[in-house]
Amino acid sequence: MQGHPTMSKTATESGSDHHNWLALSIGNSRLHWAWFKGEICKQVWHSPHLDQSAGSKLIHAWNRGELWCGGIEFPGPPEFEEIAPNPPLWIACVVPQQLALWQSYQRFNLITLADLPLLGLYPTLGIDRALALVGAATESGWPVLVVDAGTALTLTGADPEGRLVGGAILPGFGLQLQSLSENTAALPRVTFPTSLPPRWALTTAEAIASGVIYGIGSGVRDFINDWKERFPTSAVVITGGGGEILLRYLQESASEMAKQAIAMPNLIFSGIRCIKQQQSG
Ligand SMILES: Nc1ncnc2c1ncn2[C@@H]1O[C@H](COP(=O)(O)OP(=O)(O)OP(=O)(O)O)[C@@H](O)[C@H]1O
Ligand SMILES: CC(C)(CO)[C@@H](O)C(=O)NCCC(=O)O
Ligand SMILES: [K+]
Repeated sequence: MQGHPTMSKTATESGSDHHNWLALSIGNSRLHWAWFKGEICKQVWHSPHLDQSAGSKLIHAWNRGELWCGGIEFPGPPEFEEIAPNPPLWIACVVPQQLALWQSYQRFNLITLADLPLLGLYPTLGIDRALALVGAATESGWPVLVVDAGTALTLTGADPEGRLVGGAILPGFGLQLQSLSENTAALPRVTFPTSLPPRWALTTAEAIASGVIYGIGSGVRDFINDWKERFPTSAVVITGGGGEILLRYLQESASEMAKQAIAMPNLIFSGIRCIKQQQSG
């Protein structure tokens, strides 16, 4: 899949605050960034986790308000010169070891479950899942089900009152492919297919792709069916790097369900923007 498209443009130019700020979602595989001007998301990009030394150099530079990059090889967005130095940084993190680094930035705001307008949360729920719910509800209202096909694939649903109903966590596409190649002698590392493989495959690579895609796909379909029985009016929102292939599976095998599903590639940033607005008054 190509880079993630920029987020759906639901924000308006009406906000008086056109200042730069950054949203950072610290995921298990990598960092997900969004650059905002006021309510407008200008750009979304992804970068590897920073190691301790590169990270602290970068934060020092930012704290001095000097250089955006501080001489670090930082895979920022193409137009990063336009971002004012020292931007406020709003962080959602599911990797505790990565947090200390970013907490040393002066203009750092950590988003926690307590900040979210959701009921019935359990204490260890991932903030990325909770923010995705907030983002999805901002766009589609309650009730809502979010399917996030990231490193882990998660399903997270909330009822008409914005109360968490619950969800499920399973290994995502990449993790399933990786675990097969790493734990067997004969199975190769297959690159992620861009189109659906034949279900009844006659090569090893396609057999692996088939197992993973149809396996994950049919599981997700079953969860969505169950959800729709409980909450017939609910929106179903699909996000994450594996969202595109998942949607392709649904289009082929459950076209009615696919028509009702909404793809929102950068859902978490809608959630972060919503919380920032709420906290900035
Ligand atoms: N070009 C691609 N780059 C990265 N991941 C891809 C790509 N195409 C498909 N994927 C799939 O998308 C998933 C990654 O999704 P996403 O970008 O949402 O999360 P991530 O960055 O890997 O994880 P996290 O957010 O947990 O750090 C992987 O399982 C991978 O198989
Ligand atoms: C499931 C992941 C890894 C998905 O990124 C993250 O949301 C997380 O670490 N969650 C904590 C466990 C939970 O959500 O119940
Ligand atoms: K762990």
